[in-house]
Amino acid sequence: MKNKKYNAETERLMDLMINSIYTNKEIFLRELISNASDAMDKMYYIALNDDNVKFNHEDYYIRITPDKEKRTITIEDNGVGMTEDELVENLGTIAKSGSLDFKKLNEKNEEHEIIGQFGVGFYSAFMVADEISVLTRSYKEDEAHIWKSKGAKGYTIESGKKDSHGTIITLHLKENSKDEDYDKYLDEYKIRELVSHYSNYISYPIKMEVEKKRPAADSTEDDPKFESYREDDILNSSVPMWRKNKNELKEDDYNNFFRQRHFGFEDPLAHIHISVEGVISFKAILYIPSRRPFDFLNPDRKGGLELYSNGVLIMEKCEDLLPDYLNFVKGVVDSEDISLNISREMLQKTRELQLIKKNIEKKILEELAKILKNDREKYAQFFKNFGISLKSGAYENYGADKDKLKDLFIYTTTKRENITFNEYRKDMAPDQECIYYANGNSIESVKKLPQIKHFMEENIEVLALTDPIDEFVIKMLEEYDDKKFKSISETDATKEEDEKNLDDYVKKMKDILSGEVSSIRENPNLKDDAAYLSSKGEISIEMEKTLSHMPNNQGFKADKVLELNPNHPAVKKLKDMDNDSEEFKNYTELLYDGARLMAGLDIKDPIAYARNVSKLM
Ligand SMILES: Nc1ncnc2c1ncn2[C@@H]1O[C@H](COP(=O)(O)OP(=O)(O)OP(=O)(O)O)[C@@H](O)[C@H]1O
Repeated sequence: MKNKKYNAETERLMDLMINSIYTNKEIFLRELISNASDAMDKMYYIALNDDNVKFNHEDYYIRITPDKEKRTITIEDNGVGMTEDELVENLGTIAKSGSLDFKKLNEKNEEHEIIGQFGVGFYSAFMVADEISVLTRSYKEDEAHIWKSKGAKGYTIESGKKDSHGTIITLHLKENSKDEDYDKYLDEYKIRELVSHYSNYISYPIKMEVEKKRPAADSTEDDPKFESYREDDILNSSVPMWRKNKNELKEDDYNNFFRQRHFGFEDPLAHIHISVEGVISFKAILYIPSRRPFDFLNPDRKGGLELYSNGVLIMEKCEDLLPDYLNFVKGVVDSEDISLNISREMLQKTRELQLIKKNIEKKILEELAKILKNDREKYAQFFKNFGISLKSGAYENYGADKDKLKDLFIYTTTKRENITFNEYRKDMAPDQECIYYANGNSIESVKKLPQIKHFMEENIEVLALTDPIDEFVIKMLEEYDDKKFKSISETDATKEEDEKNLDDYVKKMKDILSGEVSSIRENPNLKDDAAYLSSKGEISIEMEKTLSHMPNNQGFKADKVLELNPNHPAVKKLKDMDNDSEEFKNYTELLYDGARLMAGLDIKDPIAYARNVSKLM
């Protein structure tokens, strides 16, 4: 037996490795399975150039065997195995990846992708084991070797016996402590869970012998009896859906995959299957869900896509693959071209990642445009759920993405439902100067706005903005196809009365309401109501309301204009009153408070308002 010590640096490095690189102990199984898969892939590459080596994919497998009594778990493969020199090279030297060297020497091939590259994954097993032994026989020789180590101090190598090439790695689990239960890794269900979570798409079967029950030979309907027997189960699915050809897959396959991956309970609204080869290669299956997740509006909700590299799960929720405004999209992305960090728990934010993200964004927006064009009802369902995300996309980052999103918005108008800006614009009368919009909680409340009647009579279509974010988006867009957006509640500065020409009664009202409104004017377009509040300038009344609910509310106020209907009896009466009387003051305040209420704003003194109304009655 040969005793070998790691040198001092290696010893320290190993300690760092075992205790600091990984945040999650359970990834040890992923690492050992990936090594086993690499060892079998190597056989494939070798067979390409060596006629003496035959490779038949069906003959290769990985076997996991837990032993509860001995407290060991073994991972076996029938891959290339290692010679004594290779054992020293690969397992005796940290950060030496035999797999990376191998990959450099051999050409890439679509179906066989070697995973290892850093030369550290193997040592992650020391997070759960205090002793590891590796029995291995290289395909090149008949002799087998046993490598054993208890961690940082060193390792031994001795000869062993093994009938065929391959490697059997046995982990002697650490003693349970009050912080960690290592026995769980011996549990059938835990092993199943870990394999299906991290290594489901390894292209070789991962087998485990499990206990099953079947009716016994002497079992009858009246006296059912069962006997136990042991049989191999395959724990992984082998071929990832996204590697299959689109033509082989049916709608049902995509829907089943959506449910299997726990993306949602109901069938998704749409799926997108992407396969890109080029500067960067990746495959993806993405879904637009048909429902909002229950925590959709929770600001701490983590979206993101599942990220695989060569079929091994790297991240469950990778947010860097989607722009924020698409973070409702679910699905998986698999790429061999992404730069992983050493623990495979994180990604380097590289150009490759940016390229995948851009590509995914483009594909999703194209799919949405397609649904919008071909199936308006389906799109309306999507927009009801996730329109708010697209809207925030147009608004955030100083409107950087607004142009790619503006044609995906749909609105209800005073004339029709679910129309795009483009459709509104096309149907505008040639002399209509602006695209008009109005705010309200619903289309019904928009239709009740005092100034809407005028637009209805003139047959001018008005967009109903019913989401608080809508007006912010419209302000960000400013215009669509050369036509400015304009609120029907925005006072036209040019039409505003010159201060000097104001009637005396209006001047007096301005004094009474000083600090509340910046101007008062008569507006004959108001049909049924006596008074109405509009605004001028950047901040509308709707925005004032929305901003007042924000956590960092800085007290933004709209510049308010009180519009009076000169044909309304109440205004006529006010005109005839003595401007200096108490009654005139009361009437003015009543009209103003009424206008505030109609605009959905609070009034300062509800008690005084109610008393005033009662007095009048
Ligand atoms: N089951 C195995 N069969 C044959 N060789 C193996 C096996 N497991 C490990 N090796 C060899 O040991 C080397 C080191 O393995 P280790 O898991 O530490 O790193 P890696 O897989 O190369 O890289 P990474 O850290 O990225 O996983 C591998 O590159 C490979 O050459």
